[in-house]
Amino acid sequence: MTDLVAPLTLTDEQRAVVERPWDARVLVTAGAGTGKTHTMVCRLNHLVGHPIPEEAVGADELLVLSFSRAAVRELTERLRAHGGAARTVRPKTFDAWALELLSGAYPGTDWSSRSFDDRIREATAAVRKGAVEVSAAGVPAHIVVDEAQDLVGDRRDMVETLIDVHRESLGFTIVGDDAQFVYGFQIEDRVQREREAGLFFDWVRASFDDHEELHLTRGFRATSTDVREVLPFGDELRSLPSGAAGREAAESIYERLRLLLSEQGGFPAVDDELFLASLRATRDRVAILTRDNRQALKVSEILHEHRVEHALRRSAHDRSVPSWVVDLLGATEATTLSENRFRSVVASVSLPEGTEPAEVWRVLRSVASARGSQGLDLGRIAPLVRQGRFPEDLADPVRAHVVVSTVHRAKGLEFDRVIVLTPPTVTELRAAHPDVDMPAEARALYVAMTRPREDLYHVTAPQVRMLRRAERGDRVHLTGRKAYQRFGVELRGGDVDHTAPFGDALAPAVQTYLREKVRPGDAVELRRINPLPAADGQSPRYEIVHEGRAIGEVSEKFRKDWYRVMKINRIWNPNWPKSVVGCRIDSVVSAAGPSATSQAAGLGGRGVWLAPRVGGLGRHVWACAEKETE
Ligand SMILES: Nc1ncnc2c1ncn2[C@@H]1O[C@H](COP(=O)(O)OP(=O)(O)OP(=O)(O)O)[C@@H](O)[C@H]1O
Repeated sequence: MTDLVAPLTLTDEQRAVVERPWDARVLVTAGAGTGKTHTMVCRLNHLVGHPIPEEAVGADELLVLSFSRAAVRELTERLRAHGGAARTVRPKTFDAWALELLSGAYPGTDWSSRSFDDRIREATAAVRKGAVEVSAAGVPAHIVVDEAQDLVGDRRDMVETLIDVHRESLGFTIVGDDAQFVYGFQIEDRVQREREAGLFFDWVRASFDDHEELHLTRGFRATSTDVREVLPFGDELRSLPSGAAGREAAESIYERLRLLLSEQGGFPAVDDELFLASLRATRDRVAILTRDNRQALKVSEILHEHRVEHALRRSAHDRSVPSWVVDLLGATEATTLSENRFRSVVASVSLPEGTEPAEVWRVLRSVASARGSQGLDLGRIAPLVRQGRFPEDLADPVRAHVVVSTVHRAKGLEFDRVIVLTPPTVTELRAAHPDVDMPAEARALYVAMTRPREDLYHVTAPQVRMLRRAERGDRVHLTGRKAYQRFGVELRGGDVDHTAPFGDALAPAVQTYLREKVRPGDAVELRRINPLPAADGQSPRYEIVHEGRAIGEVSEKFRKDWYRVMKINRIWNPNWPKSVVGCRIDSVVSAAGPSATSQAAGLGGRGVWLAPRVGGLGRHVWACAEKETE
């Protein structure tokens, strides 16, 4: 991220946004790479650090919301890097904010078991009933909404309600780019989806006569002329007409973007030696961007086979808590820590590069302060982990040079070089999906091609015909020529049982092994413990085995999802493989439960322990005698 070292200079257009007073209602539309994130960092610094005290807003009076964890992370890192007055502002995803609000308003309810959409709807109802006024954070003075183009459906309703209920006292800065509206698929109904594009902006325009519209037009990201040629397509995408004319125009944009991409440097295949060698040697940040999760899984598998170190970006909802949380809680017996004591305790914990002790203190204090003192209440941390409320800005940063990601998961991010999987032609798209959403395809390609700072390449997409998505749930699995064949299954966050430490009496030894021996990218296998299904509608139980040693067990969620993949029809009796190979360690993370659970496992009473996270595309292995038969 060059931005981390570049001085924060502003264009006149950017300055106009930055210097609006805190009670202004500002709508900023801007193309990709025109400095929306950059401008937001400066705006927040300006609001918090305003030299006239009456014009300044406290960092805790700002509410900064964005759609994806990736965008929140990017914004957080830039705020911290520039060390301005707003470095303590903590941007949140819409989902994290909703959960925080609900947990404060209804502390007795277990919100972690409810779906994301459910929680958003409940949070909207809570906002209407005045939950924000009585929340610990209180009513914000100014709200910043990033990636506003993707604010649709229930999330749009929630933010509109929040702004509407507090309209008398609130300023806002809403930033977005209609050309990058790529999360429309959240709305299943096609007609409704088309209608949703731009609806939030229209609501703001109609609801606030005093709103101001500002634009950023100068592109900063792309340094090469070729990449700069992509930007004008944003204007075309922003002005797409609705209906058939819009679909036709999108088709033309898509084909021209394809052509432009094909004129950039290209590689014949992901397993091409030259391609692999350049990835292994790179010191820059490189992204391989895929259209969907199946391609991302396949590319990652090929890179692993050829020993190219890389990170596979997780889904927006896939959260995890870094392993150092277990070490921190295990490093002291104290329940409350003063800042000085915290500093000496944290010195014995190895924090990942880029995670500063002072930052950890500040963020943890903001969610787990000791009542009536300036200290940190360590007893409040395990419940936060358990309820999925551990602050996402303390998640481990992605440090790999090479990142494999779907376009959606890379939105809002930038890389030195970007390699896009060669997109299919319109004819090929139509052959594969007769009702293809052409505006969505064109916007996704535009987002992909506007991610690089320096170079843009293409590589032939690997074959994923045999990778299908389960009809119920969206679990990717490997099929064969015959519809009933099942050769493999996708593993992802939430597939390892985190409800108790693994290993019964051996749990302490497993913890040491996880800490010392298990690393991201290591191969693991799922090994069947017992041939009988664990319960109705579930697969049998499987252990996770790392270099011959069991380090965990699959979760109930995985067993249920896998059963749905394997249960081809009502009368079909699934045959369960002896093992599943080819999965990889994603990371070792902190898990939490009641303190009695960790106590019973001999791990102390903190209620936290280490657990692996597993990902990738697993392949079924049958013992000869039980080969899958009809
Ligand atoms: N005024 C400026 N001077 C120098 N560099 C700038 C300026 N504004 C933005 N940049 C740089 O341009 C790049 C793109 O900016 P930024 O990521 O903020 O754009 P964005 O509009 O948020 O992009 P996207 O729409 O793709 O998410 C960054 O590297 C940023 O540092």
